[in-house]
Amino acid sequence: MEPGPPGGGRPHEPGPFLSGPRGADLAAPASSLSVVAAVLPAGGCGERMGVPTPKQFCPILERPLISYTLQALERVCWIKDIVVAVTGENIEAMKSIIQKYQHKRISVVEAGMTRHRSIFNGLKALAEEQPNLQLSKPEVVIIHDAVRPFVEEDVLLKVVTAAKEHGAAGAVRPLVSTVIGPSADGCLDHSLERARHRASEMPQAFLFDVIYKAYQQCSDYDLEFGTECLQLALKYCHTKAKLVEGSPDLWKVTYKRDLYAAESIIKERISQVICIVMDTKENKEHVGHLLEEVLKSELNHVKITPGTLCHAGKGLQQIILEQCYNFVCVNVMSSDFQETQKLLSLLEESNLSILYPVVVVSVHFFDFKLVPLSQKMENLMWIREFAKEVKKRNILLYGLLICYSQDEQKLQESLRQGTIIIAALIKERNSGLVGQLLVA
Ligand SMILES: Nc1ccn([C@@H]2O[C@H](COP(=O)(O)OP(=O)(O)OP(=O)(O)O)[C@@H](O)[C@H]2O)c(=O)n1
Ligand SMILES: O=P(O)(O)OC[C@@H](O)[C@@H](O)[C@@H](O)CO
Repeated sequence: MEPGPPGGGRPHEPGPFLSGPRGADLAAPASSLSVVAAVLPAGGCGERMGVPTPKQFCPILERPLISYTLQALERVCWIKDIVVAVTGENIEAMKSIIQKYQHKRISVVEAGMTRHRSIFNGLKALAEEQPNLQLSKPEVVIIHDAVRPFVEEDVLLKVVTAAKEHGAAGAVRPLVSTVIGPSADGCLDHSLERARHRASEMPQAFLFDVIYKAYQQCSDYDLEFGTECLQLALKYCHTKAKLVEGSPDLWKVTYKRDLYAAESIIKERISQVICIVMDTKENKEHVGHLLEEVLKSELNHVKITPGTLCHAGKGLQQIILEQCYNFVCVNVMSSDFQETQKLLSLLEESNLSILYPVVVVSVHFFDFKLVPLSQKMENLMWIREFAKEVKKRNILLYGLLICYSQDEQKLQESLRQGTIIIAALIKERNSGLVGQLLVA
């Protein structure tokens, strides 16, 4: 078993699970002073995904799927330790992911030949004294598939709270298809009444002693062919799990279509806030403010927040801390890219783009009656080299030229077109377009 990343330092011990910063709105019951750990089985080969890379390591926005699941669990401050079970050949890759994405509280164990065996290996790591790894036996253990990235604190708290009372608990969802039982000759033997049955999902939670005892007493057949931890608790510890209604997002990435769906969900979630950066406070009439108004009216489902680069970007640093991944930088200075360059420096100094690609749209207004388009384009060609450079830091830099016109209607049309282009760049995050100059 490997500790978390060297120098990764352990965050302050989250200690017993109380309502943490994120859990503030999920006040845990006063009696729920428990040490909670999580085991993530991640030792599969992803055969149904149909690609050489095991699906837990398949990239979403150039980041492995498992990193999103780790991030989801790390956000829950009352989970003290997270144990990931990966195959021996993937332990180094797993450690690199932990290091690169700065995951904390993660320990890695070797997976088994089946999911149950991988889970059992994770439980053993928690049960045995590992003084050098600071792993301690928890009162409650969460079991969650590493390929279910969309797990929120509320359902984790529900299953843990229910496990403390019942000994075991698991998230369930309504069945989408009816379950049928085939006869030996391949015909319908019976069907289950769909409304009276549920699909068993993850996360699940158990009193540690219950599930550990179940695995210790488990038959080889169950370890080899079983798929349901709740059933082990029932069969070997006579513990009836409490079933907790889960959200639709608890689904497991199994087929390639699930990766596409996961990427779309992630893109949608990180596109909800756009920061428009311009240093035109003293000039309310500046066309940049008109662009801000059009962005607000055309993208009314998105929060448009103003940012300014003056005062060393103090306001921007706060916005960066609040996890905004989309910046529209209106360049008003005479030298074409002064603001964009300042913004990119700020972003490069932050760790914002470690987890998600950050979009920067460098906006330039120009009046082709005053400046020939060819000359303007020539002035802006530096963006290609700059974009190549910042792409290494997971920053996607695009250029947008908006035609300025004294004619109010023409200007509004250009601004609307510019808004459509900005929305598309943010939504798609297409790395193939970085460094390009688009014209509205
Ligand atoms: N020997 C195994 C097999 C599976 N798993 C993990 O159990 C979770 C759910 O299993 P599943 O979706 O079946 O994953 P795979 O077995 O990889 O998929 P497939 O059945 O398509 O090969 C996954 O995170 C998978 O990595 C595991 O830890 N050890
Ligand atoms: O059977 P799979 O390995 O695809 O999935 C494992 C579990 O996620 C699955 O069995 C759930 O129903 C929860 O037990």
